[in-house]
Amino acid sequence: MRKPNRSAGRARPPAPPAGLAPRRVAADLIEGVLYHGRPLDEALEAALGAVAERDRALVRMLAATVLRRHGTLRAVVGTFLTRAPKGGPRLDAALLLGAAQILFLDVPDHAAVDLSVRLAQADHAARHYAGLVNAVLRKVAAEGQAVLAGLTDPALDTPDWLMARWRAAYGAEIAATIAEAHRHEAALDLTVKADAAGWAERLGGRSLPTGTVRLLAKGPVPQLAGFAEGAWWVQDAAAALPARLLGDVRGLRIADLCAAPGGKTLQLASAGALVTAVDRAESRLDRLGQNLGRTGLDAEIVCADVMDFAGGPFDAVLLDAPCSATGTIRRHPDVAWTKRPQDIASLAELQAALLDRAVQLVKPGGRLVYCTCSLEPEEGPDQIEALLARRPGVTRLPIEAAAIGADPAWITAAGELRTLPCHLPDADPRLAGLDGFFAARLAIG
Ligand SMILES: C[S@@+](CC[C@H](N)C(=O)[O-])C[C@H]1O[C@@H](n2cnc3c(N)ncnc32)[C@H](O)[C@@H]1O
Repeated sequence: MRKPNRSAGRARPPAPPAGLAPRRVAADLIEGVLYHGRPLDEALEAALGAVAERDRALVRMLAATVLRRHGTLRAVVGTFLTRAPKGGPRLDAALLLGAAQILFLDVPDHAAVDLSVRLAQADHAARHYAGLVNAVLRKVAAEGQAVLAGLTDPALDTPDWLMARWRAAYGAEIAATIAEAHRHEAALDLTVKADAAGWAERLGGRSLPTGTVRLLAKGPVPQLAGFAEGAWWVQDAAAALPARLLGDVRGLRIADLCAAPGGKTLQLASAGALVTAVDRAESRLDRLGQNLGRTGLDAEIVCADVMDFAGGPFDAVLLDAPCSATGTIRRHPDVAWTKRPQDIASLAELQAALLDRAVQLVKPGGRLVYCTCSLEPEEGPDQIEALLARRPGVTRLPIEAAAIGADPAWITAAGELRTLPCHLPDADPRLAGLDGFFAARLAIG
């Protein structure tokens, strides 16, 4: 019998367990968000080369769960630490990731503990704490659920400065329900070209009063019926409302400003408008082009800064301005940890400039819809108040809930759209909620 071939008598190190590679990438993403303010999806995109196709959804789910329940996980782990260990970001990520898998994900406790110990062992600063990771996570496995049961305040998973802002804007009770809504991953929302009820049935989802089809995401989106033939595109139910505020757009020339990746362009083109989609990000416009190609819809694509864009004038303009995106935390839990208070002031300045430019691009007698996916008043109603004050020719055209299938509670006293993550409640939290969107409709004199 031949002996196994061992070069120079050295045994090969055992292969790492299968689940380690995705945990390593997830730990990198968590550190990127928490220590470097790097957006999760941007980092995930950059890391795709290091992640096997089959592991991509797992990596995102691991990182997103840690970020969604960051405060809670830190509190549970902290219960079993006598003092903060100095093992650096990798130790932190290994502990949070291990606790997230034990408490919130369908991973056997022993695997979660072992993989986090290995993550720590592979890092120069964290490896001295591998024994501590093992001990703490074993305690989380044994006693963590009991600790969790006592941590009922949803504000725990929201940075204090954001919680304070939402309490000031919406009151303590609504702020708490917003924070609670952020603890759940959002459903998959689709905007369909036609036949929402039919697609809801075919996809095993439900048709919302606004026309969106909502389902629980199972598996990769491109594998769902209707994707390849371009019958629908992914778009949060609230994100689908601003374009509909323009009413019947057949044959109208419309500029969609800050358009990429194109959810609203697709809606307007599908409704028969002649759309010019403007965005300054080339890579995002590539995605817009792909989305048009897949859905067989048409629009003119212009890669330009809106401030320099000289087209028009247009019958109508839709401005989906860049914003803090605090309305999208259910889908992008990293936003809560990457944004800073000062971002809101600088974004508000940019939004005001973009709004002024948008007004100039509308024909006299035309309409302008302004929207942001932010919960912050400075990026929503305050922008409109300031615009109306500085431009006497601009007036507000109040929104009627019934015209867009909205709940009247989503329309403010001023006639603006204000959706919140806690809107559209459901007994199953996985099917509840809306992105937090603000939209106003204006007439340009
Ligand atoms: C909220 S996203 C737009 C989402 C898009 N409307 C949709 O429905 O799919 C904001 C976009 O604004 C773009 N943007 C930011 N500042 C811009 C500017 N000054 N000129 C043009 N585009 C800009 C960004 O590249 C980004 O694609």
